[in-house]
Amino acid sequence: MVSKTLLLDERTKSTFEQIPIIDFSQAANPDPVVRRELADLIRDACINVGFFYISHHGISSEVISGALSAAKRYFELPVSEKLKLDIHKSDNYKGYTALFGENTDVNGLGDLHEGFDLGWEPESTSEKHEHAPSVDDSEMGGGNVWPDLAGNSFKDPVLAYYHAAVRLGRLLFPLFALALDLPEDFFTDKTQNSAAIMRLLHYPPQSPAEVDANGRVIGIGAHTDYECFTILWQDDVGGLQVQNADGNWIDAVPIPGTLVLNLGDQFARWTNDIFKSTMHRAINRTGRRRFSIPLFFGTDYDVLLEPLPGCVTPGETPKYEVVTAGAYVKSRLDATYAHSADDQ
Ligand SMILES: O=C(O)CCC(=O)C(=O)O
Ligand SMILES: [Fe+2]
Repeated sequence: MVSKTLLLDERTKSTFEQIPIIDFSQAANPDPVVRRELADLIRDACINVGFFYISHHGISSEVISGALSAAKRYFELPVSEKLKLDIHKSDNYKGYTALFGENTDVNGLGDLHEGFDLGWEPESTSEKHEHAPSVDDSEMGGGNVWPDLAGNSFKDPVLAYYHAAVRLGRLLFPLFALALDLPEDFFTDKTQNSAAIMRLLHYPPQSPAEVDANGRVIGIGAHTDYECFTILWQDDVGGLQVQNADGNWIDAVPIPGTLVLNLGDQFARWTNDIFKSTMHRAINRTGRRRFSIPLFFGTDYDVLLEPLPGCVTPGETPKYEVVTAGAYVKSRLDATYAHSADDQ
């Protein structure tokens, strides 16, 4: 076991030029030594980069392509149809976000993507899941909304991917705990109804006319994510960029068969920034439509985001005020959608 002070000693300025690839084929290996080795790789990536690719993630290509084609069919609907599920009509941020409906970078003028947001619900056909995250009892509670596309031809494949990604996410919390030199079950009681919000995203190709002189309209403006970590599937188009501490944008090029994992602000808060919640953005200048599917994992919304003991030097003032996970996520979502709230 690595000592707590080592974590503090490892605090780095993240001047990475590359995003590591971590093989997850052994993520559920019963041998603790094998899990420890994987956790060490994760720890390194979290301290130095805040992003890594996951290879051998275990989600089948059929499940991924099912969700992708459902997303494509949905985004082809007329805008008036999609706006029936306008996210602004929802009090828990579920449903459709139109082009420019979000403004993730406060200095931006609106993001050049459209999206569809959903949270936990059981698969329609489903076997019973031993763990059923739900946000129903939180201020962001309430169920999903679904478009009227032939039968469940949208909902079923989308939920199939959602559940596969949630299963992967649940394997990750114990590995992150190990990476932080905590007991593997450290997050278990904090993730009983954990937030798992998924988005289907469509980035139309960006024409020069859509970029104002200061680049204030891009696919998704520079931002950090709000939860503990995000699992992102991206297609082969490219456009995701990650900022290092020198301010350089590093391309997170699509690597077939991988998912991208990035940390969000909840982990930065738990660790007083030893784990990095790294700024990123997406710009689609390829001339092709780009699709991606992020899934944001957080703790239960009533959990206080307090710095972990090993992450603050005695006498050091923690960087962040202690808030609940739910209050933090809601404040960030309110800010993101505020600029379009009056348009509807
Ligand atoms: O589409 C992408 O590659 C990134 C999406 C993203 O950063 C987000 O939704 O928070
Ligand atoms: Fe993001």
